[in-house]
Amino acid sequence: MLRVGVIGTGMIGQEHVRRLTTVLNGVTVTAVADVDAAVAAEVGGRAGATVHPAGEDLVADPAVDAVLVCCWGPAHEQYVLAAIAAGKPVFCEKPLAPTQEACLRIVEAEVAHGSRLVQVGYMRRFDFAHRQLKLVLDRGEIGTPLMMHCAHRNAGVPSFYQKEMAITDTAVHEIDMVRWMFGAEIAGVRVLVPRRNSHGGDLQDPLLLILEMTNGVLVDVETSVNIRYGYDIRGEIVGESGTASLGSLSPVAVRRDGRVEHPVPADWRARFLAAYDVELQEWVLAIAGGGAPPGPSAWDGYAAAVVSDAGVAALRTGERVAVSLAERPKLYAPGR
Ligand SMILES: NC(=O)C1=CN([C@@H]2O[C@H](COP(=O)(O)OP(=O)(O)OC[C@H]3O[C@@H](n4cnc5c(N)ncnc54)[C@H](O)[C@@H]3O)[C@@H](O)[C@H]2O)C=CC1
Ligand SMILES: O=C1[C@@H](O)[C@H](O)[C@@H](O)[C@H](O)[C@H]1O
Repeated sequence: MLRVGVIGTGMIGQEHVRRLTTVLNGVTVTAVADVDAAVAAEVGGRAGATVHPAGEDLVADPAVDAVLVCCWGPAHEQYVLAAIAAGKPVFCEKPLAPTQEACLRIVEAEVAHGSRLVQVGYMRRFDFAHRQLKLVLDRGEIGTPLMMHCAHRNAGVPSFYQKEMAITDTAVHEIDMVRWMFGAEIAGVRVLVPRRNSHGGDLQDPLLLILEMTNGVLVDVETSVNIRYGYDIRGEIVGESGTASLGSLSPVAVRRDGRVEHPVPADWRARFLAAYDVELQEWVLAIAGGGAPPGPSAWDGYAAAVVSDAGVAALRTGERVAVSLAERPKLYAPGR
């Protein structure tokens, strides 16, 4: 039984504690921590877990074999570094850290440790629809890929959400997804700014990102974070001899009064419910078996941060911004 400690018991922390304690096999939650002591006590109490006053105490707890970091982004680095220092596997929610410099410090710490401990929570890689889409692409069913059209739509966002977050917090999922989908890096980024959605107040929303991939594929990503009708993730790949797209994910279609209705999920919890289950079950199995984390690495977290930093610069300047990655350490060589 893998004994996991969860740092950060907000929205996704609670979701992950629920799935670790009631859905997944071979795992138990033995400890939680959050700067909000009341929420930590409530979540820890429900899970029968020890509540630590600080994340560092949780990492040091001998009853914690592996750590889940689910707090807000600026605090990810300190806990991921603490877990690496303790030699404990750590699953960190996206983004790995808010800046590429912080991500690189994590990469360097893991390289110094000498084996992989870190996985980043880019769950599209575990989503059935995204995996099927990649299968179609990899089998050559639509020929050589030329372009991909993506949309990432949220019904709404909290009041602290800034326009840069459409890149660093929202489109960062597509940034990771297309690196995985096409097995190529992103070479340059542009950001186009359309007419503003008045439902977002002063927030510049939507945005249109153009990602140029090193294999020549061009990707456009619409971020609309005040779309109101629900949570909608779209993707269509245009190949030389066909197209392939994420299908409708609604399990039930209602036909009545001359209309067909497909319910739209309210938010990411419903849309990616099964993907998070698969993501964490595969992680638990690998870690409990003494293996390497089976998902996106600290290097992937770093690469996504470099692209999202370039996106923020492109938004600020209106120019194309080139992406330049550090040299990839051997620890993250493909196939390792
Ligand atoms: N993979 C995915 O689809 C999603 C990932 N996320 C990511 O998960 C992380 C958390 O997001 P939410 O749960 O939505 O935020 P939230 O605001 O609901 O929860 C964050 C929690 O972190 C706690 N916290 C803040 N600083 C802390 C510190 N220094 N030590 C310990 N706890 C601290 C807060 O008190 C709060 O309870 C973010 O990095 C976010 O980007 C969030 C939603 C979906
Ligand atoms: O990661 C997530 C949030 O943090 C982010 O704010 C949302 O835009 C994404 O859809 C969600 O998956």
